[in-house]
Amino acid sequence: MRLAKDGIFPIVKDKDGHLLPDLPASGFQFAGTVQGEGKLCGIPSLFVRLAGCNLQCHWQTSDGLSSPCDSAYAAYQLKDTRQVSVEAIYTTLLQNAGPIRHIVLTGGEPLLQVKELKALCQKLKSDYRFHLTLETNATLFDPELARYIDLFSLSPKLSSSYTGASPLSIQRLNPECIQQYISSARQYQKDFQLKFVYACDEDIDEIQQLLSVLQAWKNDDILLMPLGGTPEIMRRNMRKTLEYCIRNGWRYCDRLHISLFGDKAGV
Ligand SMILES: Nc1nc2[nH]cc(C(=O)O)c2c(=O)[nH]1
Ligand code: SF4
Ligand SMILES: [Mg+2]
Repeated sequence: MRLAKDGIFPIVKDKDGHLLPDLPASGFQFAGTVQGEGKLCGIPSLFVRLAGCNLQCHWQTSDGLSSPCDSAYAAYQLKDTRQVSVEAIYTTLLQNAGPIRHIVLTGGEPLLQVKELKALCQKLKSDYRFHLTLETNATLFDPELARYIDLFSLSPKLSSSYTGASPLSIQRLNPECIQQYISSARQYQKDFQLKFVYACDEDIDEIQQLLSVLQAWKNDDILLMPLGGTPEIMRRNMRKTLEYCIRNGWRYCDRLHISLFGDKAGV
């Protein structure tokens, strides 16, 4: 599996249980961080970050600033990625989990490596009762993978997320695919969240438009998160995000890891 430079994080041991030479980016002497976003915010977790993405997000903020994907090094400005076997990822997670039950599969877009991802999830769900969260942009769906996942964290990308000159061939916002996730969650008693990034007022109309064609969601499943790969950009967008949450009945979504650790990779 092709992993981003932060790969499996934060960890202190390798797959054989040997201590790593460097402390994790969290600065702690132990493995784990907390989920920084969404319904499980604050829950101790380990992350696996897959490399590569089928979208190339680059936002334009309401005050005219431009803001790239917060994990561009994992998505499209690929830097220091590495190939790690499913077996090695699995054993590394076991060596570092301790009391941690929550594993978050993120990227990039994890579904680009769906075959290996299914193999990893199958291992994690069979031997050891991990709770799995999948962070995805919801342009791709795989019914077999979906069976292994406990929380679908869907972050559909709105028009403001792409400022490139020519549109990519991929359908950036795919309501049919999003509905497949929601319907699968409903059918198999899984949870899901629709996590939107707020960058400008036009985003709100687009979210409402999308929600009007989706079925089987509740307001509690709709999260709005301020744009902000850095604490400064995030602070600028927080108040408007909060305002739109309260006025629409949606859930405010923090980026707790950015407040706790700053905009570092691997936390
Ligand atoms: N602590 C922590 N929480 C997160 N929630 C979503 C993350 C992501 O980058 O996908 C993330 C991350 O990178 N770190
Ligand atoms: S979909 Fe997510 S990971 Fe991919 S470029 Fe956009 S923000 Fe980055
Ligand atoms: Mg992120």
